[in-house]
Amino acid sequence: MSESTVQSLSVPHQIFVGRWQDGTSERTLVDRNPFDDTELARIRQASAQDVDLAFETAQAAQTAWAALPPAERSAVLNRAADIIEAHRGEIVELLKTESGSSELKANVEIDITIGATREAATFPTRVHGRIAPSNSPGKENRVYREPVGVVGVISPWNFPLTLSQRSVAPALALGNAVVLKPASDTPISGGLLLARVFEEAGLPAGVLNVVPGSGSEIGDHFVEHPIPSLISFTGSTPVGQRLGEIAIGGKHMKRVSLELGGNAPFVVLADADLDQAVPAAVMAKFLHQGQICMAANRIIVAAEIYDEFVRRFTEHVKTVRFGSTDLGETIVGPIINDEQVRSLTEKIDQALAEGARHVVAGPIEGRVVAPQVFADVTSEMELFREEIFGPIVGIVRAADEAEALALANDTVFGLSSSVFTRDIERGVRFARGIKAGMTHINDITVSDEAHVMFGGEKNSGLGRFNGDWAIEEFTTDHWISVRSQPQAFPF
Ligand SMILES: NC(=O)C1=CN([C@@H]2O[C@H](COP(=O)(O)OP(=O)(O)OC[C@H]3O[C@@H](n4cnc5c(N)ncnc54)[C@H](OP(=O)(O)O)[C@@H]3O)[C@@H](O)[C@H]2O)C=CC1
Ligand SMILES: O=C(O)c1ccc(O)c(O)c1
Repeated sequence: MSESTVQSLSVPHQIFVGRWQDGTSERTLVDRNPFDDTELARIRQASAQDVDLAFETAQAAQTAWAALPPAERSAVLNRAADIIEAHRGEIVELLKTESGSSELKANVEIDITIGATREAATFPTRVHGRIAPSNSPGKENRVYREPVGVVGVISPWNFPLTLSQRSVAPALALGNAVVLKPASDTPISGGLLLARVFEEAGLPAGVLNVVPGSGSEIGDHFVEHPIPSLISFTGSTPVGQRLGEIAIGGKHMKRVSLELGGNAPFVVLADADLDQAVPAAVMAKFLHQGQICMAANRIIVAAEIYDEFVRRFTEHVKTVRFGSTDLGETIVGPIINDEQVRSLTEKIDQALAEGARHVVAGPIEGRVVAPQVFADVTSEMELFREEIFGPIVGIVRAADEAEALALANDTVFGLSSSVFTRDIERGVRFARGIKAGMTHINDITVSDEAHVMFGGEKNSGLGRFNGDWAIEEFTTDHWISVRSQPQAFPF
């Protein structure tokens, strides 16, 4: 059996259903480095039968796991965080080779992942029921907050470790069992690595199961399965909407938590400090080559400072290093796959056809798309309306603050956003006018703190992650009334 060496962790290239074993799909997943197609692993994928076994295994393990003292569940989560920290170097290398992450992004991802794991470790003792009085004499109302049972997690390839762990860790901490399907572009960093980390951390067998497999082959079966009570999905809006239809309209209704696409406005008001706004815009756009749902997708700048901003922004973008992430100074690494590269070259062609001014036109070599900047972008252009998910950005002129807000809200998405101004209260007023889940004043659109809510409005999804919001998401209430005295019934 082949395996990846994350030092002593040695991650087998197999599915993990109570134990390491080969999947039974006809398909073998060839896991490759997106920069140069170097083969990283060959993994027999999970079949629908493997998905059944995974959910049955999780269901069988969940009751005993939930019954453990909270301190024991916390200890497993904290040991998992310790193990991730202890293997930081190897995991950075894995994120670089499997997902095209830069050194910077890989370390940011590991920091966020460890933060989410340690936050989840506090959850077992933060779950509280309620006792409510009753209007019926001799009766007491108790509300117990319980694990939902078995949680299905489906995650994407851009922050594969974080976007699996921010569902898996809370679900486990709160007494649930989990079946995780990682993205096919990142089966190890998005799933098998976590199976190995939690195995090493002492999580009882069967509580976490990982089934790498094609969304097109096992996705529907996974979502419509009778055992999971909740599907926690992070990915594109079209897939999330279809998943929601199946989860709600299928034979076995279940909760869904959907973290979907974004079209984040990065707004620069006339009184903004450009020494801050310019570098922030560059990072919010080009970190992980823009493959972040929170990435700045449109830069909206007050007319008074538009030309100055364009000049300084393009000057700064030209210093951004792109290429192989083997080089520590690289910020823009390879795009994850050929399909995404095609989507990006089409967006560049469309922007040119629609009359946008191409002020930074970097080379495209293999899957490395150098930063591209367009000026004079209008709200009718595709670059304004669609999620880009790549190192391309349009800069839009706003006549005044009112137009800037209207432009910011002119989208079907509502995930993250930023506004730059020297007047904080003006920034708060503006932020409260933005129809989004998250707005950052004088900061980048890419932000995630494990104890603060995370989530979107409109077509960016349903539900919230992190902190108390995750406790709500991964548990459910059960009202149990207790009658201690006999009563007379009217008939
Ligand atoms: N809101 C957020 O936090 C995030 C949103 N995204 C969004 O996701 C997109 C990029 O990620 P990407 O992975 O390509 O998104 P996809 O939606 O294509 O895939 C996300 C996950 O869903 C799986 N999947 C695909 N089809 C189905 C199906 N029919 N049923 C069940 N699961 C399925 C994929 O499996 P497989 O890999 O096998 O196809 C993958 O594991 C971008 O549009 C971005 O906006 C990305 C990251 C975070
Ligand atoms: O959706 C994303 O791309 C994304 C990336 C990193 C995070 O920490 C996160 O919460 C979401």
